[in-house]
Amino acid sequence: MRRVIGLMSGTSLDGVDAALIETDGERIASFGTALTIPYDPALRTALRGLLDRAAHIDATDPELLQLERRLTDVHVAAVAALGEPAALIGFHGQTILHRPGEGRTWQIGDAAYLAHRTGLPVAYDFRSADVAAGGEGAPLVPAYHAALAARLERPVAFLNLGGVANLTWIGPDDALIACDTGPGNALLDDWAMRHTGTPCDTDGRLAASGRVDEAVLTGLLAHPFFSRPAPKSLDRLQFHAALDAVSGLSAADGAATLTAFTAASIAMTILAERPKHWLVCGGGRRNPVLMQALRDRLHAPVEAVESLGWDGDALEAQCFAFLAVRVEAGLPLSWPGTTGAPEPTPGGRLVRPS
Ligand SMILES: Nc1ncnc2c1ncn2[C@@H]1O[C@H](COP(=O)(O)OP(=O)(O)OP(=O)(O)O)[C@@H](O)[C@H]1O
Ligand SMILES: CC(=O)N[C@H]1[C@@H]2OC[C@@H](O2)[C@@H](O)[C@@H]1O[C@H](C)C(=O)O
Repeated sequence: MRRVIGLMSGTSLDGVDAALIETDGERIASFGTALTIPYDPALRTALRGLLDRAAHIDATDPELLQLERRLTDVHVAAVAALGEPAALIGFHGQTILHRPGEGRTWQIGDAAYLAHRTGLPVAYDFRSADVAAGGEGAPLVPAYHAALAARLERPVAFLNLGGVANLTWIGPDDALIACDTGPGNALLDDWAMRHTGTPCDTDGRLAASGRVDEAVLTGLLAHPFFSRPAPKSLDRLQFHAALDAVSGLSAADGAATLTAFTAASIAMTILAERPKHWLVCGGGRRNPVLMQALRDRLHAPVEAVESLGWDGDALEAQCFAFLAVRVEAGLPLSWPGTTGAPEPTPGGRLVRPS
């Protein structure tokens, strides 16, 4: 068992999550400290701008290189703030582009600089090998979900409500099915910012005061992504047109409709057998309107992962600690059922401090 730090910065562009676990890449022996270092507003804005330009730049873009250093400094700060002795770091980086159909997925961050600053080996570039093999490159968290669920009744589903939502279904014989399901909070965050100037619909208050526009919702759900079977993955900006579809609605009705859109697209996901339990992580589990919409549509208990003693904010960071050990050991990070890779596929790269 090794003490490993995982670092994840998600699609919401809210900051870097850091967490330590003790693991051998198969089992989890213990959970250590976890924390988040928020991006300062200027970095968040700059990264947001980069997302819009990512398809048109390359890795030598001067603004990109400057941002990559600033971003990595936040990760260095996260490792320092954690203050946990560790043997290895799993560094996801910030996704700025994800187009697996074009063979491209791009997570920025300077792994060699992180290794140099922390004095620790760093596993990084977790998604490229899967995309190169013909997989979706995401989600990669199913390996970690399966380790967490070792003793749970099956089928069980994990649901991550981040900027994008993704689920892992674990069947009776440990079969894994996974995919991004559609929007998580990203559209609702943009809507809330536009109408109330707040970065999210805090506690679902805006949505709670509105009504779902069923016609608009039906139109949104007609997108071909939702009838495609898993595996499938998404870029953050892929459903941005949904904001146009709700633009004629009031602030409250738009929020209610976007919240229903997230829940309904999750419920539409085709699974082999209905899960007995849904375990929810990611910031969206704090939105009671979204959680109730899920309960209304999923016909099974839907609970935050805290009900099993886990930390729903730290889970993705922990995952990249777990995957770092698998990178080092050359173990698969993805399977045909999780990303569509033709076979169990190892991935990631390792850099040692210079
Ligand atoms: N009290 C709350 N009420 C409503 N929404 C909330 C609340 N707290 C957090 N959120 C939502 O959670 C989001 C952050 O979630 P999280 O940190 O899981 O995203 P992420 O890790 O960036 O995304 P991803 O998993 O897609 O990479 C916020 O943008 C917000 O929408
Ligand atoms: C390309 C990319 O960075 N995807 C993220 C994002 O955030 C949630 C969802 O979209 C998921 O596909 C993935 O992250 C998780 C940790 C994963 O790979 O499992």
